[in-house]
Amino acid sequence: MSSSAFVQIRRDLHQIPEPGFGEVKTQRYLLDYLERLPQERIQIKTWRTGILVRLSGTNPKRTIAWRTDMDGLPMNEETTYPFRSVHEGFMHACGHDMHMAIALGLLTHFVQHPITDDLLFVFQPAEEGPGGALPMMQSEEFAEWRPDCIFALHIAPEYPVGQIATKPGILFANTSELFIDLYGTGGHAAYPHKTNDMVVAASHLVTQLQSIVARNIDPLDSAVITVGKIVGGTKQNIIAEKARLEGTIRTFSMESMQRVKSRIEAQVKGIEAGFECRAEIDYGCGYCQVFNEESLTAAFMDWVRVACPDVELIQCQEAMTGEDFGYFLSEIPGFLFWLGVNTPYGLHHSKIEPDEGAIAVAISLVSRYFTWLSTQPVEIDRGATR
Ligand SMILES: CC(=O)N[C@@H](CCC[C@H](N)C(=O)O)C(=O)O
Repeated sequence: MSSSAFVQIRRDLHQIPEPGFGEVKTQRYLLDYLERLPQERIQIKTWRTGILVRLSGTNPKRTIAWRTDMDGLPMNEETTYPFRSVHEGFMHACGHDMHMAIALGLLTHFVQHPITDDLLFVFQPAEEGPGGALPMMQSEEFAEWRPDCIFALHIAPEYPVGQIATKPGILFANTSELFIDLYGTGGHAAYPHKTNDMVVAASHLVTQLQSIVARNIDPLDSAVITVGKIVGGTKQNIIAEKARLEGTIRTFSMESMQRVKSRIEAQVKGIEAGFECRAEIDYGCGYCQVFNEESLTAAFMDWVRVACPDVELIQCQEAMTGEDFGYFLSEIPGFLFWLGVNTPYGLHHSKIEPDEGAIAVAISLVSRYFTWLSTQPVEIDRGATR
């Protein structure tokens, strides 16, 4: 199949973004495609809204896995595309449509050009939350086909098409969601002394939270606290009895994650005392860091430099993004790399339009890498993951 077929697949998937564990139409679309492929060497299993596809090799010594995520984000799309999302309030703004099209392109390539090793394609739901990687990895379905190594990519708006970036070791941060509910006493806008205004309390808290990164974390370490959503109040002349902050915490070390959480808890206690209100904190879902297995990543980087003159490899710095692919890497050697898609809008932006030329780049690069990897001796050190 030509790469334009996978561009069309990406566009089809772009139109039907769905929330984590709600990827019902996406799963159906993928299964329909998979069922149309020659079936001789394919086995397919579903797990919740995810899919596992095993392709048997010609003389397997190991199983090499490729993972894609599947879910969209709850946001309104503002691209110029004629194939915009038809699911109002949802958008593929993190490239998972591109990731899935690339995974199908790879799978199709290996159906047509078998290699010696077995391949496992992991279509994983709920990367944006609540996290599909950990429960999928712990499932019986995955255990039965557990791979020896696992790889993934993520689109990178800031790099041109033809460039990829990665590094051995830590690539993405530890994450924790953050939800804080504030409960006070509402009332008439003209009688503030008879109320505990949760809009004012929430505003103080959002501002105070910023001091944690500035004043409680070693400046040579890194941490992020982002409050991405505030909900509070019902009308402009009613003092709000409730407010809710929704955010996320990012750190490179688990010690810093604990430190940030304990400072948040102290500040929230202060808000309770200062505003005579009650607060509840919920940390939602948390992901472990993406730690690229060092020797496999270094060998991949050397291989790209020597064998792929068409691809420009950058050794990048770690980023504060999160990815539940980190759970796979905590047990199975592998790595993730950034794929350049050249767009001025960042991930999670309502106007992001990744350059679809990157789909062919990724299929070509990863298919050559897996073909080469399957010719290499099996010397994957399971103890080398963190
Ligand atoms: C690649 C990417 O953008 N991943 C998300 C993961 C979100 C995890 C969780 N829902 C959270 O917000 O903490 C990211 O925001 O980095």
